Amino acid sequence: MWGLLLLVRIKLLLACFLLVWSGLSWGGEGELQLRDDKPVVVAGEHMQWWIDQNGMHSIYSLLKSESVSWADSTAEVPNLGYRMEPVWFRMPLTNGATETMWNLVIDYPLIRDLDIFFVAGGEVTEIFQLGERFEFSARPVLHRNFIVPFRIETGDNQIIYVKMQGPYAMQMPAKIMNAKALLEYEVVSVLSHGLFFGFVMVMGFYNLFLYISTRENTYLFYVLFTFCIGLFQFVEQGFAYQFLWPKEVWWQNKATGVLLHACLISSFLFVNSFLEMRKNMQWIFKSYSLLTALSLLTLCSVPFMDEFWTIRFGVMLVIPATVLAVLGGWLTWMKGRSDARFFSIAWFAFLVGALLLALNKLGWIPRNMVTEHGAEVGTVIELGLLAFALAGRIKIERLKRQELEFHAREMERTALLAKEHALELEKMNSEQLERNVRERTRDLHKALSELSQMNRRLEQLNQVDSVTGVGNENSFLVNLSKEWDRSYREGEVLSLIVVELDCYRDILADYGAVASDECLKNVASILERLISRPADCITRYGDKVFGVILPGTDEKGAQYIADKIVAAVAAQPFDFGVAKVDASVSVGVSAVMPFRPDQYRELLMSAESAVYVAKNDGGNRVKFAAMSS
Ligand SMILES: Nc1nc2c(ncn2[C@@H]2O[C@H](COP(=O)(O)OP(=O)(O)OP(=O)(O)O)[C@@H](O)[C@H]2O)c(=O)[nH]1
Repeated sequence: MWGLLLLVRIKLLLACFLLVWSGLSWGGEGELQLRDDKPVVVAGEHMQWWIDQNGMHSIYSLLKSESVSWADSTAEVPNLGYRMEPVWFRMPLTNGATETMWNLVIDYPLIRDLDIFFVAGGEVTEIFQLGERFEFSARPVLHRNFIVPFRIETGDNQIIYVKMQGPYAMQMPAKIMNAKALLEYEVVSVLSHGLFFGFVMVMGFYNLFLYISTRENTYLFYVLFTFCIGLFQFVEQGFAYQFLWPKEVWWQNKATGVLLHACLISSFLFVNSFLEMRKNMQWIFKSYSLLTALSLLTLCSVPFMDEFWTIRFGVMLVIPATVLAVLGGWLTWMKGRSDARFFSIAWFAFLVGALLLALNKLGWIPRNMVTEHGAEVGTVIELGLLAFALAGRIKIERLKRQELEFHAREMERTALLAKEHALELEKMNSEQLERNVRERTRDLHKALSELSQMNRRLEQLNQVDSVTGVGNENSFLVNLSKEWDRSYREGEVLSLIVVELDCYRDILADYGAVASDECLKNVASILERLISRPADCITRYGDKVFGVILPGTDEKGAQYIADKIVAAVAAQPFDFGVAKVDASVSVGVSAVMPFRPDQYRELLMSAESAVYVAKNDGGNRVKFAAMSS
């Protein structure tokens, strides 16, 4: 398949070359005859040329010289390639027409030094000094090509001498035509050029907008390349000097070389970006980079180097660079990238056009329509096909991106599911944890409440006498201190009754601890029965001693109660089954209006001293001890 395609290409190439060489067989036809029926005469067929090796001759020395050996032109356009020496052309002409105003048209805008001499009867009759060494406005006709109108009477003879020098190829595409023919020729020429530059502009701007919307660098490089090559052709065809910089003589002489190298550098950027050469084809990348570096170097030396060399280097570099682009495209295509097909064909078309132009300018093949405008046709085909290739590439990129996006979405979905799963697990764990914490907290609260209940019970136990159930010694002292301070603050009277069981030792000795305890319980219950105010406090604070705190009760009241206690105990013998014992108590009473805080012990000592007296007096009685304040 590929072999067949290659064969087709080779055949196409051969066909092109046959077409190119078909214009070779122009023989010298001697003197040029102007005729009414032939408004356009191609002058090349009637020309002779001579190279002034030393550059010493002027038109006058040339006319006198016998030694100059003129060579007949063998082509429609005499083509001597690149040379630095001046080249002279001459053509004898006879006017056999009635028309006397004719135009010498040199269809080649790039001539730096162009001197035209009209000679009649061995005398110079008219001189025109033209070329890019002068501003555009210096031309006799303001046209991109060199046009010189001249008068020749019917039947007259003249010889036109043309001296040409400069950095460009030495070619003389001269024609002689009358005004009508010139107008017709111009219409066709401008239309074809307009179509070409219109196409280049459309491709350039269209792809520039595509770049702005896609931000794809390859588009940018394509646009750069398109504008470089468009501008290069604009200069080549003489439009740039006419419309863009008609006064810039220096720049006009440099522009061809500069733009040639700019085309090469921008083509490198575009080809590298499109084929990703650096990644895929190292050796092509390196070779292309070398050519580009040489081009850059030449470009940098433009201000110091003669245009002749800048252009020659450019022509020599463009051909291998284009071959590399074709090769790179073809290899990429072979590797399976379908968009590289248009790319390699496009560059091949350009290569053919550029080769024809380069060989034409080097003087290796004749200059004719095909070799002169092949590059423009190649450029049109190339730019069109490259736009196709770019579209294909963008399509492939878009498909790749869509595929990647799909994968990314899939991965995102999987990640989302995994995250949801993890969140569920986390939720389950936290719920379990919360449950555990709640359970533990409940257990803790339960334990704490049990603990506080136990503490309360312990406290109670600590305050209660285990035998009688009334308050114990702790509770007695705490309450006495508390009531003392409260009575002191409120200015109330406080009474204390101390009750001692008289026969406690005897009962313990005779009947044992159980009996003595029962006896104490009996006294306690009598006390509880007789003393009933809420603020009263009954305690057992010694083995056989009870203390009764009576807040807000005066001496009389306390005495009254004490008497009732003594009487009640005496009136109720203690019966514990096997025996009946008459029990009695000694009671000491003391009452006071507390005069300073923290002195409750004095009240206690006072009451106890009264008990002591009551006991010494035989017991079963009440004694009062007044407390000194
Ligand atoms: N602190 C206290 N004092 C009492 C109690 N019973 C009698 N008294 C004192 O003894 C005084 C004479 O008592 P009662 O004859 O029974 O007269 P009372 O005013 O009815 O006494 P209460 O029954 O306590 O209201 C009272 O004014 C009190 O000072 C008692 O239970 N506690």
